[in-house]
Amino acid sequence: MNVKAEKVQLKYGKDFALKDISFELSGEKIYGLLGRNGAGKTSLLSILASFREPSSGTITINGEIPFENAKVMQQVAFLYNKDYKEESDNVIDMLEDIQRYRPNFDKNYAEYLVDRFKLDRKKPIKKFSKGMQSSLNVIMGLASRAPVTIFDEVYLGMDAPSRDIFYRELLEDQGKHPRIIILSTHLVSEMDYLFDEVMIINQGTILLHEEIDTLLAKGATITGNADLVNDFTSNKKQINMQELGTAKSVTIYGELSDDEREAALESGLDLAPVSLHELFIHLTEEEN
Ligand SMILES: Nc1ncnc2c1ncn2[C@@H]1O[C@H](COP(=O)(O)OP(=O)(O)OP(=O)(O)O)[C@@H](O)[C@H]1O
Repeated sequence: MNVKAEKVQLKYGKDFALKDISFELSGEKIYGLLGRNGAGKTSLLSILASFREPSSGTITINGEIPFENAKVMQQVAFLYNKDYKEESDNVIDMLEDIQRYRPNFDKNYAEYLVDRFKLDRKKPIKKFSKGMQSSLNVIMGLASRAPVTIFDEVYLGMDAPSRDIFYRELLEDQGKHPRIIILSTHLVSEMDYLFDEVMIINQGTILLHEEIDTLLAKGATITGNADLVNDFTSNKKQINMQELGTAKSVTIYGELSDDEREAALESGLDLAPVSLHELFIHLTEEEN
């Protein structure tokens, strides 16, 4: 499977929600889509899911434009915070319905997940709590086994144990049935271990798209004597700084060679890794 965006723009009236988005997702991996409020995540995902057409540029899935293309859309599952307040069907009716248009849907797996999340099979979905409705979205997304599965902040309202079940089942099922999974989230520190690749979107543009290991290797926090830290970081991209009396701590983003690391340690500086959460905060902060 392959998902490709080329120079995608999306306008709401005169305002650009997406300015110039290009990327390629190839390979059955879990992709984390991170961005601050209003960055454009839902706008981008709703184009991928054919809910909208871009104002300009193209999105293709396996080389085909998904918009109003039934064959492609069968391959894409988009789960988001749907409003179920009118939904009088129960879980079982709902799952039977989905089976009709999801060719890879696994009914037994869906039933297993209903038990795992302890959902009432008879209650109308409109009477479910917000977290239960989110669990239902997770069940539909996982059991559909669509080659492109998109979860747009689908965990909203789910308590910590339920989110943990989601993450465990996601990893286990992805291991058995690999597909392209896109997770948009604000819960960066809680979900970072799930991602193979990360895309950060900021103000309608892609700030970065990297494999998680490459991305994390680019961040480092250098702490020590302020003058030494200044010397070491002066030619680097600095994304955060803290003064600690005569000491200083600077977070940088960029390649550090082995020689540079060695030199830093030899001069008494301390080098610490940076979490995805910190990188996300400082990189999007700086851009603003
Ligand atoms: N239906 C709409 N009409 C007009 N503007 C919209 C509409 N939907 C979104 N926008 C604007 O487009 C921009 C991107 O919004 P979008 O919902 O894609 O962001 P997001 O990254 O999903 O945000 P959040 O994390 O808060 O859900 C924002 O400036 C938002 O105000």
